[in-house]
Amino acid sequence: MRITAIREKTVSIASPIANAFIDFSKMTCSVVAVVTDQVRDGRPVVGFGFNSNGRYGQGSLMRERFIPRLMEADPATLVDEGEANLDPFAIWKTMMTNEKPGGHGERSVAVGTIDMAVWDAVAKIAGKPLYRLLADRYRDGVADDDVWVYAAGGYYHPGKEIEGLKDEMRSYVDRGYTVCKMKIGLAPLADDLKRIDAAIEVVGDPAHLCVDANGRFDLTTAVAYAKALEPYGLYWYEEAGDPLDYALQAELAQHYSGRMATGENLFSMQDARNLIRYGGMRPDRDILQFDCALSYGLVEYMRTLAMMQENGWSSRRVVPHGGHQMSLNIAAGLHLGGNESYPDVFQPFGGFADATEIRNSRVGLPNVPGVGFEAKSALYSLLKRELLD
Ligand SMILES: O=C([O-])CC(=O)C(=O)O
Ligand SMILES: [Mg+2]
Repeated sequence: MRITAIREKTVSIASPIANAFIDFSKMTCSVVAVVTDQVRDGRPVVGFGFNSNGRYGQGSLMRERFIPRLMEADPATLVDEGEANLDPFAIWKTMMTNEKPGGHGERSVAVGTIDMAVWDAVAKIAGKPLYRLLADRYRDGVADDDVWVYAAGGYYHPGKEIEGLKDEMRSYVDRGYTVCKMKIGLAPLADDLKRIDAAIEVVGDPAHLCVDANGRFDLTTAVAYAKALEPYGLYWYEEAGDPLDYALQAELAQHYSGRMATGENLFSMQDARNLIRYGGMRPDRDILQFDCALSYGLVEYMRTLAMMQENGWSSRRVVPHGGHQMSLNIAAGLHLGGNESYPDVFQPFGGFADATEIRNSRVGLPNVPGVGFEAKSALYSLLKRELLD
């Protein structure tokens, strides 16, 4: 058994939306295909991966380092003889040969994207949905039947006023989401409060609304928002300050008794551990948003989950960033607390299988081998067009 080729392309996911820190007018992402010599249904098994929005395509790192390391390795060293399958852990170790610790930069995105494609291939070779494979291997066969999801959007958009925000939130509620998320921090606090009031009118309850500052605030601003937000009783207050400023996050906890969420821009188990150690996050209420597609993939994610457990954190407190099917599989298979969903933005990468129904903010997973990309037609045609044809 061997990997016969690894292909990558950078594709555009540009759109006119903005959060408090960046706009997405030039946003790209990498798509990857790991082609194997295994044949299922008369065709070679191909695993697919892509990186989540917010970090650009990683082609050069893949071409220069990670793909050559895998293609130059003895194929026998990348296989799990016991499982008769590719071994994602050995593949990960080979990719990370001669990489120093720390300073994770964006190599974690390049590795995470290839890792997604490897797991897709592994589950396809095993003939199971990935969440089922994960539950069978790591959770005594017990998977969650469905996963809690919330609708993320509420971006700033040129010409989009309060009515536009309300229409967007209404469309999420109409589609079966109870909890929705909107951006804050690009407008002044007083204006953001008007936007928040408007969104609450539509979602019906402040406890159904999350707000996300995308790491924009200094401590003074983060605390000013905390004081203004606390009386609402929102669902959560996300990424107030710089993702690596653990002291800011810890200080914020002194001023905000509601739920805080952060972690989407922490790209390794070690960074996640620093958040747990020094960030003042509270295991009885706060939410961790690590995203495997940005942080060295599922192999590293399992280390992060183990680290959380050692530190008294339940895996149910993790709701990954990224709105992709990979994290949905991890959520169902490894018992996370839920997953982000992008019903409209970042298409065709955001959202789940075509036939997925959202009921009471919960979704099931398709019964197809792998991550389920083939059950999401717009995404699958893009992957085929860019990587196979
Ligand atoms: O706007 C972004 O960069 C995405 C984001 O923070 C989220 O989905 O939570
Ligand atoms: Mg966020």
